Amino acid sequence: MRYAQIVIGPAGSGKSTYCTEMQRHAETSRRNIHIVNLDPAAESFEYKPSIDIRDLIHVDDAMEDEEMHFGPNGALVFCMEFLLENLPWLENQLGEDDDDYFIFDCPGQIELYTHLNVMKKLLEALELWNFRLCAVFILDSHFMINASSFISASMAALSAMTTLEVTFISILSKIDLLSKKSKKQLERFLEPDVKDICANDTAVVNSKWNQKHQMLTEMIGRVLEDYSLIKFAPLNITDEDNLANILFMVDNCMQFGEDRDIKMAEFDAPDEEDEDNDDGYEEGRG
Ligand SMILES: Nc1nc2c(ncn2[C@@H]2O[C@H](COP(=O)(O)OP(=O)(O)OP(=O)(O)O)[C@@H](O)[C@H]2O)c(=O)[nH]1
Repeated sequence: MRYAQIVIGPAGSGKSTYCTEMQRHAETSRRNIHIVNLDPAAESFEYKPSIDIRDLIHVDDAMEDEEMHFGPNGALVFCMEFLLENLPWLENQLGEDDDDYFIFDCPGQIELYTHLNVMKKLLEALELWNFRLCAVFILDSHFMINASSFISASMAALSAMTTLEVTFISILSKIDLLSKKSKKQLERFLEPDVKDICANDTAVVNSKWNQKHQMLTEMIGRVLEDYSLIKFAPLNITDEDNLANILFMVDNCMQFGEDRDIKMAEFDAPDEEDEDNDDGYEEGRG
């Protein structure tokens, strides 16, 4: 098997920073993680990508096409569709080494994850190429300021989760930038009593929307809670333990390393009894 984190989320939420920090953190424990830049409009990032979509197509190529008249968003979707039409290019770039671990840094256009099927098709191709996947949905914690924004963020994450249909983890970024007061406020959304928030939180209950659709808000809360659909993990990039926990969580979701253990067991030295028996190893496997 091979493994890939698919890092998605709105523009500016901290996707590239997450990739950089994860790669750096992994290096400290002598793990090699390759990064794939999948953003054809990326201007700069701190990591050195092993694979870069801009070697195939750049968003400017699409925007400068005189026949197509694309704006920035249309051009970006065109580039992603172009990638789908050129999957052998990506397959070739990814190679075929067992146990390789990639992080895909994806574009910030949220429609790619909520209702277009480009990313879904890309993930299907990766699965065909023997990848185990985990989508890592990154949201800026500064937008999680009250119960209403918590419900919106949960719905956005839920939408991406149901569209992509792969194992899914939601992360709140930029925790290091929050004030003490904001950190305290955020706590209730990390282990949320969603039903209670939807039914009783003043920001929700007093909103104009809620005055008309209170039942709907309560039902959304019930669905989110009863099915444990969305839980946000905080990410503080200045805290190595926090980075380690997140990597551990994502690895667990993909069952990273499971195959490696099995392989090592296969090559264990035969015990003395087996050494006397020429066929012992084959029998053991059979
Ligand atoms: N202090 C701090 N800054 C962060 C963190 N994450 C992102 N930033 C900053 O926020 C800005 C945007 O971060 P990026 O990592 O480029 O965000 P992105 O999601 O890749 O953005 P797009 O590629 O435009 O979608 C940059 O200036 C980062 O340095 C974080 O956890 N802590």
